[in-house]
Amino acid sequence: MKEKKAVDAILLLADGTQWKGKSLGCTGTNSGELCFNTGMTGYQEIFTDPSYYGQIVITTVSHVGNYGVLNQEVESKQVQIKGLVCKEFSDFFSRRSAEGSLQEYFEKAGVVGICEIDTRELVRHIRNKGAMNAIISSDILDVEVLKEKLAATPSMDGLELASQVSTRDEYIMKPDKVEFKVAILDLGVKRNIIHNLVSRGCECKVFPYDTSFDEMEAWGPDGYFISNGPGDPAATTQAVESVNRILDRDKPLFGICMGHQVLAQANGIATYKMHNGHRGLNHPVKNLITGKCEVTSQNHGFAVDGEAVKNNDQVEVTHINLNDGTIEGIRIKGKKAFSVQYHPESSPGPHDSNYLFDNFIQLLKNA
Ligand SMILES: NC(=O)CC[C@H](N)C(=O)O
Repeated sequence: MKEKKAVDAILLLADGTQWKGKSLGCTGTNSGELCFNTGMTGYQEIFTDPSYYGQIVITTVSHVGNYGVLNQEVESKQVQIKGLVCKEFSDFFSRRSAEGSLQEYFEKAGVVGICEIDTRELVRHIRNKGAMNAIISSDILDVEVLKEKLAATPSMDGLELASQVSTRDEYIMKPDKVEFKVAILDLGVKRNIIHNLVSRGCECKVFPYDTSFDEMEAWGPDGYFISNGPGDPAATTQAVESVNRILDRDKPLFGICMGHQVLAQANGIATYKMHNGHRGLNHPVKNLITGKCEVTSQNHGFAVDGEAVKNNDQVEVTHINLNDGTIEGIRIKGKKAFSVQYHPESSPGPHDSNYLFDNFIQLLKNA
């Protein structure tokens, strides 16, 4: 395998701090919101998750690239991140089934990365100061020029991004034996979510982010799924409108991540930008209905306002984060609608949260 020569690279944060390292992926300059993921594995799933669209990801796991890439381990058709920051980046991969190197994969996708960074120090920095924009460059080393480019990078606050990742055309995914029809509102849906529904007998029709309720309803679905997705949930106004109509008609509804935030908004609950978000594979969540803890996979930088939920008698909290009390799940009283802030399909461990998909199927059966 040919090895690309790493050159000097720089990471500049919006607070002015500079971090020096070596290039990886494309030689160039990219900017975006800087956030960290604490998962020990699953880098390709992270890089292709549309909810990370436009972001620069720091991995706390120190070795990245060492198991290469495999076409089936993707959450969408393309790489969604703008940049990667890590400690050790490897061109070489030692998994026999791998189809290529992460380096080549990033070169094709235009990802500009930086390695040999002290990611423990950098993550502590972000933890203390909060998420912020940053720029990585391996071709412009003049900090003044980078500062200007960084200043022109939009803030995640208020940013509408579903339109950038949603499907343009409707499409259908279905099992051999169809039991239910589910309309998916695609705000940046992950492949695994569709798979979870199809494997439970759902014919899924995936609709673009701005599809109206009437257009989806014309297909005659038994229920609705509101997907995950990038950007500020407060900017996804069309989705909130569609969810309102779904609630009016009391159709079964399940939302994940962005879908959770949209369901909250449709009930008058605001969302806010978190200090640095939850991104990793082992976030502890308490299920308030069963009293059990779940180990969950998360990726969100916004959350629903806990105080507003307390004062809203239509909305019942079903799941809370055990670390910081964030609302991680709700259901709507008297309706067939519920949502969670995390990604149940990939939760490992004894408290498998696939039951959430089963709960949705139950709602479809009873409707
Ligand atoms: N995974 C998601 O759907 C993320 C939702 C939203 N973009 C957030 O950052 O909170």
